[in-house]
Amino acid sequence: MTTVTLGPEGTYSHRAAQAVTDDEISFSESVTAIVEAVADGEAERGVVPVENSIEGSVTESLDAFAEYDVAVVEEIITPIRHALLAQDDSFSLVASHAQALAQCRGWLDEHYPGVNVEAVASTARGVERARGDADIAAIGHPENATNGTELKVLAEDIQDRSSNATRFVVVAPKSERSEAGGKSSFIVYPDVDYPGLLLELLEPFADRDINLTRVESRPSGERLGDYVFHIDISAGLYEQRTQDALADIEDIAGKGWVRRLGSYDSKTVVN
Ligand SMILES: O=C(O)C(=O)Cc1ccccc1
Repeated sequence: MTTVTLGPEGTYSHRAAQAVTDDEISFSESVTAIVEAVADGEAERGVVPVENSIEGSVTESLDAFAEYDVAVVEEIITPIRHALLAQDDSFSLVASHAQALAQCRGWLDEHYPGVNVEAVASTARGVERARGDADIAAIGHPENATNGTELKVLAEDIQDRSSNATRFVVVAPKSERSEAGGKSSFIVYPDVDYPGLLLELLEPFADRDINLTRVESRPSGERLGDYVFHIDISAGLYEQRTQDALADIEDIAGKGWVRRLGSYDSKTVVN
């Protein structure tokens, strides 16, 4: 089974993927490309970050789930502890994934005020840049400095909150969508807009005592003010109350659509 995730080797996504498979892992340059590869049958699994406790949504993942029809089959929650990696202290630029830069913004401001930052495709891509250039530091997992590289760990635990954690999901072809599991995800795109619409979309869950673990609005991309809602609940699709709530939501969505990404279990991994 081929699993594709954000590369190159050494990203947090790679580490999350290693926690769920012993099989081959291949790398892609973007979350969108990973989800597309799974939707097109080019990979059997994809591992992508979806949410961080400091920075919030990885919007590229949510938008890819709205665009490509895939299933979510597992959730991985992992603490994220960033390190500053460089050849020495003489760097003038910090290169990392935008989320990592954002998660360490306060620490960078305090220790390297005014330093230039550059967002690159992944933390491991930043590590590559730092390996080849003493002017560049990277932010990433400290083990990126141990595998026979010239990089040093200049500082550890530089994330602005010690509780920093990221939620990743494993995506699979839609034919593998499961109804079993303690959590479920949906996307709702109503074709209507009126006062109280969002309230109405959430009431079917409240009425059945189903806890929402996340509600996120993303622009549909069609026109200003037009939204797609991403909803996660702590209940399985196999449960009658979930089916009933979704039937109500389908009525409210009218000619729009409701996509069930599936039910899954969550595991916490420390790596
Ligand atoms: O760039 C990476 O290593 C990723 O996997 C994305 C990411 C960045 C920061 C925190 C968690 C995931």
